[in-house]
Amino acid sequence: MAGVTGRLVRGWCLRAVRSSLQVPAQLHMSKTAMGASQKDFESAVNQMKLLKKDPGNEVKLKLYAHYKQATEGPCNTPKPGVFDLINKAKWDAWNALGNLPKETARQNYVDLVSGLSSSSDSSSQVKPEADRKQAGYETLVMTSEDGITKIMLNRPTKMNALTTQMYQEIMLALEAASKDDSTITVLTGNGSYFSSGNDLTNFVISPDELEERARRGAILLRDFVGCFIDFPKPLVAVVNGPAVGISVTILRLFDLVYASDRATFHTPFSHLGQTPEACSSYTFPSLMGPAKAAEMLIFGKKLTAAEACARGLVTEVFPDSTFQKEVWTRLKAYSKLPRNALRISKQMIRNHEKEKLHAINAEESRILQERWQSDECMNAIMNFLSRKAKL
Ligand SMILES: CCCCCC/C=C/C(=O)SCCNC(=O)CCNC(=O)[C@H](O)C(C)(C)COP(=O)(O)OP(=O)(O)OC[C@H]1O[C@@H](n2cnc3c(N)ncnc32)[C@H](O)[C@@H]1OP(=O)(O)O
Repeated sequence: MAGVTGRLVRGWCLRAVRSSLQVPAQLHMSKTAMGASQKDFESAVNQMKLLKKDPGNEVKLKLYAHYKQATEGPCNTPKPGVFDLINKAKWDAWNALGNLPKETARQNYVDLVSGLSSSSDSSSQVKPEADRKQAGYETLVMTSEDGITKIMLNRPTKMNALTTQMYQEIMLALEAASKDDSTITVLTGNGSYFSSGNDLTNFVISPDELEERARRGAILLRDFVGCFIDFPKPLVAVVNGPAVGISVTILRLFDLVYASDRATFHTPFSHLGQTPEACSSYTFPSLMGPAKAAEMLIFGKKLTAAEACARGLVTEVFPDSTFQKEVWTRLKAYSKLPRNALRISKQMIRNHEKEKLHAINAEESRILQERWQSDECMNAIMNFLSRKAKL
């Protein structure tokens, strides 16, 4: 019963996420091969000129940022001064797109405009050429080719720290990947980090919001981890660099973990006044024994890739210089194996402990909900934000 309720809650949550992102569900897969053409883009730019209803500042900033990224590439102009509020907001929005490829930005722009025109009441507006358009993600790059769907975390300037939006987009991307025709799904990071874990600015809130935000955070965490527990196809982590916090603990829910020898694995929960998540309070002791798990989860010992491999958290370590080439060659070969056999074998391995993992996930999320409201946690976050503390 608990499992069924959990699944219902997760299903509801995905619908809520979709509506909050204002993008139709069927459009959430962005395949590079099917991206918007230059003509689609120009038609979207023209369509914006016809829009009757002001879409509001937030949307206008997104449109501006994606337009600039699509036409000029990554932001490399000087940051405006703090008092130049409008230009600073525009610069921040553009800069936040990091190295998002021009094609993805173009696609995102087309999708945003299309979402605006379909929600507006103007029937006279020109329909975009591509009803086949794929919705974009703002914090991820999602591609699909050679039987492999790749979800790439894309906030390289912030070490791929996970914002609330990013957790939501990852859930949507996993949902899309679970239904597409690929054989294998891969999660990786853009830039030097795999991910620096939870974005600590998620905690920048006023004291009177704390209780409600902690409650919502716990639901988001439970649903996020639940998507990994239930993911039906082989799931591979390509750990391109250091991993911190939840980007380490979640790895035990993957089927293969390939790491560059530059990667490190760090779970500084106690330092942050927090406690383990992603089922690691159960999976880590069962994987490496309670003493080694305690060293990581209680005392925050940072492991090298070789150490993480020796403890069973990582499948194989590759030299950084050949990492991408070796890993993708391997994955392309695996992706040619019979799809259904892979899927069924995965489920046979994972199904034994699924219900248990959901129960542990719910309990860990409940405990974290309390922790996030503690002075220990708040002080640790304040220290990071005021740069008194770094890992
Ligand atoms: C729904 C909620 C679910 C929550 C689940 C619970 C999850 C728990 C965790 O994941 S705990 C782990 C949290 N992560 C951290 O504590 C890492 C904090 N970051 C650091 O210590 C350092 O940034 C670093 C060691 C990762 C990298 O150091 P360095 O190489 O010196 O780079 P910078 O510090 O200059 O980083 C560049 C830029 O990125 C910002 N940034 C990096 N990581 C985070 C982060 N986790 N949260 C917020 N911001 C981050 C950093 O502030 C810099 O930004 P700036 O250029 O100053 O604007």
